[in-house]
Amino acid sequence: MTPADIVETASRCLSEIRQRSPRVHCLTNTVVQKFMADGLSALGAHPSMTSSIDEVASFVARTDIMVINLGTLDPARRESSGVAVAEARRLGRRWVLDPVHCNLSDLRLAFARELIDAGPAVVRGNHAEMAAISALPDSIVRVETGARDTIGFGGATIVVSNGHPLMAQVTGTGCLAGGVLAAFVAVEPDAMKAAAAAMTAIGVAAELAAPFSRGPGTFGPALLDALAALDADALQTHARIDISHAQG
Ligand SMILES: Nc1ncnc2c1ncn2[C@@H]1O[C@H](COP(=O)(O)OP(=O)(O)OP(=O)(O)O)[C@@H](O)[C@H]1O
Ligand SMILES: Cc1ncsc1CCO
Ligand SMILES: [Mg+2]
Repeated sequence: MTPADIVETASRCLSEIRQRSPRVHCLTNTVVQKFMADGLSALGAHPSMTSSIDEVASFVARTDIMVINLGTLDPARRESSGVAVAEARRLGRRWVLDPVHCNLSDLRLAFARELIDAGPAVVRGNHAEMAAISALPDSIVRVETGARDTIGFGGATIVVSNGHPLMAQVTGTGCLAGGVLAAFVAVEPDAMKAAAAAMTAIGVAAELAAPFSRGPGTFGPALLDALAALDADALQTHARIDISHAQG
């Protein structure tokens, strides 16, 4: 695997998402539902957001991929997440976990660990969240975001240096990154390549968006515009990717 492979994967995933419009079910927090849904739509995917326990299994059965985001976890969402994961497992569907704020609550960290035991394809979090999670089973791709995004799986590490500091000033860019990641996993069987490609895509989109914004308030909408306009040329020109393999 080379950086050029990741750029090629990102371009291919982008056109497949636009052609196939994969359904991405987001069992997510109440803070970023709109931003996440808008970002997925801008990308070309088809989001759905219900967390109702009576319906979540039906939604999972009719979507291509699911992301579970623990941002505003409450007893109802916890129960719905369990039902959703059980259905995803029954159907052999892949899903992504975003363990938001698991570093701030023992209860949430314990629940995140329960979900990890149920086998998400990818876990994405910021530095503090991934530090609380610590090691993951070998079968799960680990994505730690920040000024640089680090994607780890099976002794290989991919570092994506794209992105813009304004991303840290808009709530929910990480949650949206988790959603974008899920859309890429929906169209690319290799979850590590999909994850690296997705982080490159949102990072390059952010770099293209920044010159069109005056600060955090205008950066959010500019990021949506840039996700919709993103193309293979921009990925090729701006991607900054490094790959390393563990020795031995
Ligand atoms: N200083 C930075 N420079 C460049 N990109 C950044 C920077 N900080 C964050 N990002 C990018 O912003 C996105 C969100 O990452 P971050 O780690 O801030 O998520 P988060 O803390 O989970 O965010 P949130 O909880 O608000 O959704 C990622 O795509 C990451 O690459
Ligand atoms: C700020 C915040 N609080 C719960 S969820 C959320 C959105 C980003 O993580
Ligand atoms: Mg987050």
